Amino acid sequence: MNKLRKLAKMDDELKGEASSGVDATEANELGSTPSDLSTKVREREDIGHGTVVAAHYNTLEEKGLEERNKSRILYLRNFNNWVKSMLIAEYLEKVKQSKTHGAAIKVLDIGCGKGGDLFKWKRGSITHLICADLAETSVEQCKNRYNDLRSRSERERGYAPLFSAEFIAADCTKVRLREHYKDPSIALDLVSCQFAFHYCFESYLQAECMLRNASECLRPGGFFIGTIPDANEIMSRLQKNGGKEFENDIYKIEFYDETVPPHLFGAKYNFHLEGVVDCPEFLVHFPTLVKLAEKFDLQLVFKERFQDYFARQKEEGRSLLGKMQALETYPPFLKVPLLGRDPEDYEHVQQYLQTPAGHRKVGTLSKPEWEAASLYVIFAFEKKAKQK
Ligand SMILES: C[S@@+](CC[C@H](N)C(=O)[O-])C[C@H]1O[C@@H](n2cnc3c(N)ncnc32)[C@H](O)[C@@H]1O
Repeated sequence: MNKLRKLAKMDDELKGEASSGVDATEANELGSTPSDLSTKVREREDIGHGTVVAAHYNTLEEKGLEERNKSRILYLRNFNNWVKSMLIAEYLEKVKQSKTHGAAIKVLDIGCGKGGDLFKWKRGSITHLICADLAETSVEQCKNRYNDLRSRSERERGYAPLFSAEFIAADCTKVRLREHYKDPSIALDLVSCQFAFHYCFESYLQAECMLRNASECLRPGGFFIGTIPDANEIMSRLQKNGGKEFENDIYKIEFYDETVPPHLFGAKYNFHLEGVVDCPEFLVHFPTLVKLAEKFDLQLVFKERFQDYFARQKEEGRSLLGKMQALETYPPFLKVPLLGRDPEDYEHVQQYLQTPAGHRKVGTLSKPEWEAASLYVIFAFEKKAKQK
């Protein structure tokens, strides 16, 4: 029986056991848990890697601009930020087109971190933002950043009020966010989960809770957008490299368990990205995500790898690429050192420059950075009206 049918069947079978309280660990071994498993299980915060992940993000230092500019992955970070900016702008535009001019736009940012996307929400002229993250310190920093942004906005000429905001420190894979909203009847237009959704694939139960959070208050016609590591690409690189780990100068992915094919949930690996991330993550089996999302009336409308998104959007996003310094200039301007360490890091650009179409200078990423960027995919789901 194919894996997804098996999953759906298990789901049905397990529903019957829900009231008897299936243990989350047990259920995860089965690869599935019931949709309405008792909240008792959800409240068992000690289960899983949330504490490890929270501790990691809580202790990440806020680096100053100077420090960040020296980072080996400066352009990769800026590039990822550009992808997010384009994606957010694109879906906010779709939202606006479906509403009357000037109507309120309400957004939920799941895994908001320190508020790296606050400015994007400001630029998109949204009305209200709910920020939720597991790491309390990050939520605090996000709140401070929001307050700074608000004070600055108030000092701006032609001042337009900044969106209102609320902040929730919670494990979005275990806690029903709606119960913590100021207005639990809120109708959201957009839910965004950037570089954070994959943490929920620790177990079926957590994935389900996350999707419920994403969908529950989203109005029909609203969108759920996100960026996650591409499980296919990870598995392909892993297999080419012997099945346990693979790495380059800036990242390393190391699996704990070499089971092939990996489990649908709990397929854990450690992701290390120079100076930014070093903690356990989980493969997102995309067909399972699509199937599970359907349960919450979310229908896949778009999925694309970062490099394809870039190829498609680079003309439209050209000026933003420049403003955000999302690409490194090659060959570099006089006295500007390259971030890559070896000449091989730029072999691909040198080849391009030698082609008839090649320019004298181009914007690029070093090979290790491209290899990291091309590990990710973008997705967008649309909320459908409930079938009667
Ligand atoms: C790589 S950071 C991304 C932050 C932000 N979205 C961005 O793009 O800048 C991942 C974030 O996911 C959060 N996270 C991880 N697991 C989570 C969970 N179970 N519930 C809520 N947030 C979680 C982390 O605390 C961290 O802030």
